Amino acid sequence: MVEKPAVNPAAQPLNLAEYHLLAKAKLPAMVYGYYASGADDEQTLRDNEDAFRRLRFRPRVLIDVSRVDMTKQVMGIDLSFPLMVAPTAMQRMAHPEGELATARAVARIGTVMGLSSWATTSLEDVAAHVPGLPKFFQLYVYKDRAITERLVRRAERAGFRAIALTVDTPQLGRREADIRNQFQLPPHLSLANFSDMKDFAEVKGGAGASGLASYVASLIDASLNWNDIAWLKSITRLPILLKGVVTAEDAQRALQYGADGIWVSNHGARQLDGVTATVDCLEEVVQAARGRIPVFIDSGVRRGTDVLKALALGADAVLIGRPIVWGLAVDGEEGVYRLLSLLKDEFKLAMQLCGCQKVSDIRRELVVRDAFAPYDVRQMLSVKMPSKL
Ligand SMILES: Cc1cc2nc3c(=O)[nH]c(=O)nc-3n(C[C@H](O)[C@H](O)[C@H](O)COP(=O)(O)O)c2cc1C
Ligand SMILES: CC(C)CC(=O)C(=O)O
Repeated sequence: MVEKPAVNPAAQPLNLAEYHLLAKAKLPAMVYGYYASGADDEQTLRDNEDAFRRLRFRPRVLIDVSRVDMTKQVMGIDLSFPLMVAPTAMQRMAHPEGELATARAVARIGTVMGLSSWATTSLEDVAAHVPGLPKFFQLYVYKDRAITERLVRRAERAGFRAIALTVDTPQLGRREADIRNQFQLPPHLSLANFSDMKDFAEVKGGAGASGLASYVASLIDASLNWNDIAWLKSITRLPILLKGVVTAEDAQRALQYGADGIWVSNHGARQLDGVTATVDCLEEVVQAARGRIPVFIDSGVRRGTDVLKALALGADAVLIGRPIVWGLAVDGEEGVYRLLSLLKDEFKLAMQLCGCQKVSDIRRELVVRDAFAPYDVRQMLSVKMPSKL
């Protein structure tokens, strides 16, 4: 493998990997460890990115790509390109303006921001400071359902466009960096959606444990199950997206229980280590969803070419998590904006080089899994091809 050249801190980063390196150099070890790490041996963390690399393009040529339309509509929302921002908790640890800086950058680029239940800026403040921003509210279901219901109603009142119910976190994955660092939320910060409830707003570490793991174990409802979708639908008119579905079986259930969208995610490899890379299970979910509801994907998207690959496999849009906190750490709003612009430019170039004039030109036959390419191609095109390619 070719080593990446050392980053010159005076120059603008050229790609997301360079943002990551610069952010690592700036952030305190406890904060970096929390943002960067995956669960256990981080097998899935590596696999999420590797799985994108294993896919190869079959570009088409001699197509006029002097003009390219990257826009995409999802759930009635216009995106300037098919990439949205996944919720990442506690963004003020990366930059003093935290979620507000992200929100401004996301509004400028023209896409959707996911806001975590565990944001360090309240959902009302994000809505008030960046009024035009389309946003999804990520929901963790608390054992205390009255508290959960209040959050959902507040999000609806504040103009959020969907509830993204996280379904892969009955307990927190075992993140060794957080245990080693006895992670706690720095005392000048709080989980701002709970500012009137001290026990819910603080994350305290210590005694050789991650404060996050104990917070989840004591307050988050591990009994959450399919019947709760009906409960959630009874308290809000907002569309419900299920964040963390990775199998066809659960995609079928999502349809059956009335979910409005499926978000293929392994939580950026922070929950179950050893779970399939998301781009490897995307197609089975897409097939099970049968075009009835949108399918989104996150975990491991780092290049414009990754966005193209995910769309070719049937995703309606992709999301990124960690890169946003790297952008924030490097340069606040500007960092996030520039990082999103890089991805947008990369995506445009990838479309041009693949002969796609518009997003609907991105079709299944654009990608192959390299090891099985001849077989895949025959199947996809349903034509007879010589057995030796
Ligand atoms: C630092 C960090 C905080 C996160 N916080 C949340 C959260 O509060 N709620 C949630 O559903 N997912 C959370 N996620 C998962 C992301 O929404 C997303 O699924 C994941 O980061 C995508 O993978 P990527 O980081 O490889 O892009 C978090 C991820 C990271 C890295
Ligand atoms: C549950 C919280 C620790 C936030 C979260 O989802 C994450 O860190 O991955």
